[in-house]
Amino acid sequence: MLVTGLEILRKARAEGYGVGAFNTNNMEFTQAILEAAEEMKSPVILALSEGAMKYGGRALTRMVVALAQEARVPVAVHLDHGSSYESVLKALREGFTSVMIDKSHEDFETNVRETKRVVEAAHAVGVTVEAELGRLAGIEEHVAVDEKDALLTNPEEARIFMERTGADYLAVAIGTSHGAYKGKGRPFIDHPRLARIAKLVPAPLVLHGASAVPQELVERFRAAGGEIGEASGIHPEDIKKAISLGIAKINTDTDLRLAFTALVRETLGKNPKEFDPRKYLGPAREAVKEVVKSRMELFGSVGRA
Ligand SMILES: O=C(COP(=O)(O)O)N(O)CCCOP(=O)(O)O
Ligand SMILES: [Zn+2]
Repeated sequence: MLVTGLEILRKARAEGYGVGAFNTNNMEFTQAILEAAEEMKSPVILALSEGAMKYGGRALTRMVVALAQEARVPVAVHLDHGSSYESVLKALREGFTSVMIDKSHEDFETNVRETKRVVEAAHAVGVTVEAELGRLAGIEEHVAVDEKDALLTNPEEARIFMERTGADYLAVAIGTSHGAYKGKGRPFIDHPRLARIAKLVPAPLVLHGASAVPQELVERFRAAGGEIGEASGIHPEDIKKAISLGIAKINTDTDLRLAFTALVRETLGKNPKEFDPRKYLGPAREAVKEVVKSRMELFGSVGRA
């Protein structure tokens, strides 16, 4: 059933588990994520970035909202990294139940003003809002303290920001970054900083750039002909610790992309004569579903629907 992001995340933060926000750009990813959620009896957030909206258009948004309405578990349809008020309005018009306005690259006052404007519009139509404070960027442990501070979320600023904007959940910067290269080896995650933020911000907290980039998946992608450098992601134990400290929404996109693409390459490589898309998109869909199920187990959202 289609619910707001806050309906899912408020319970998750209160009960100490995480809920996956999985990005989708097409039918196969959408089916894989929803089938996994129903099989695991887990709430789930279907996330569409502006790039996904551009790529899939109404064919994607209408399908996602309709399937979310019919789902047997709570599903929120979420705009990921909305860059403007207009972009948020577009998602609201499409029936999204959660929107992110990402003005984390602006100065504090601009971020407050723009976020507040979006909160007013979204709340007026019963939709909940994710905001972001702090810059998502992997940090090496040796990074100078003041430079780290400039990048990562400041706990006291976060408290003031949430009070002034009325946003419903907050994306924090504690050392993760988007994509497959999150830092050399095991990326440094600033859990003490997260604990300080969580003490001052009772709202659900969001972790972007949370993919694990598991080595077995990287190897499978390479073995199927994919080219990828020294990729690394967020260690499962660091995710579990972040959830215990207040993270309720965990964004995963890269792991799904790697799984899907590895299987497409693998299937086509094994069957050079194949040109029926169902024959290589089908196995790729199954691979995405397995990744989503394993992420739900890690987050603790299984059986919480
Ligand atoms: O936090 C994440 C994903 O993190 P991950 O890379 O660790 O999976 N996201 O918000 C996904 C961002 C996807 O944007 P686009 O469609 O423009 O490429
Ligand atoms: Zn993100």
